[in-house]
Amino acid sequence: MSCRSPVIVALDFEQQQHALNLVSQLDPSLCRLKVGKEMFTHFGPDFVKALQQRGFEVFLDLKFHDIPNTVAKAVAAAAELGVWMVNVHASGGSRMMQAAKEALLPFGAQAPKLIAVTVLTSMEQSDLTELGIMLTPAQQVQKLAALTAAAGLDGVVCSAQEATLLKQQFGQQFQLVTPGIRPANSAADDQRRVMTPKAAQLAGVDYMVIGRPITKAADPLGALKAIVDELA
Ligand SMILES: O=c1ccn([C@@H]2O[C@H](COP(=O)(O)O)[C@@H](O)[C@H]2O)c(=O)[nH]1
Repeated sequence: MSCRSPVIVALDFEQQQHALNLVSQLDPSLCRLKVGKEMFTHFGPDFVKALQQRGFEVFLDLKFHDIPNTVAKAVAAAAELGVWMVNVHASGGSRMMQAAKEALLPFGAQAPKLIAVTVLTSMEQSDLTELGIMLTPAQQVQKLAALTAAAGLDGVVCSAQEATLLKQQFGQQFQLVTPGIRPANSAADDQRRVMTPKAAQLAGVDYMVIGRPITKAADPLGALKAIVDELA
């Protein structure tokens, strides 16, 4: 049975056992799990399989950004691994995103959702200016989301602050996956474009990626349940 919760818990641990200790406290009906660059580089596909064997759907957050052929092959490898969602960087361009989408066609209904990262939630105006991008974060997100939608991907990674705008522009079917979610009174850490879970839900977000507010909590299951209950 597919998970109905919008919460995706980000597993960012140096030690596999620490991650698995946390996962053993969680419930696949309450959340999905995200494996990113740190844990995949340390522990590889076997770690993803270990999570799947425990009943969790996995978002493989490797943010592929390379030439079209390489990204297409990497996305197909993720599909073979049976992940629920995989992502690329929208700034890799339309041809790269189209190649990624085409690589998933042979997987039919079993293909993972394919989404594209727009502007990292850790970035603010000054970070874009430094890169020579003279648009606001919301404008740059909109621009990259338009390329993503035209390439036929399922949606984007953005901040919840852009959700209302993107749903208006690209419709309800275009999926919004938002890190930078912080319950009230949580530390923002290195995130810059943040929003609370409830505000994100009201803005139309489909999936909320939440790491440290859950994984570093004294009671991770309690922290997850409090968020899920607030969203019910
Ligand atoms: O724009 C982005 C894209 C990905 N992330 C990832 O999400 C989690 C967030 O973790 P927190 O502990 O809740 O900050 C992390 O794995 C990032 O790599 C992101 O934050 N922003």
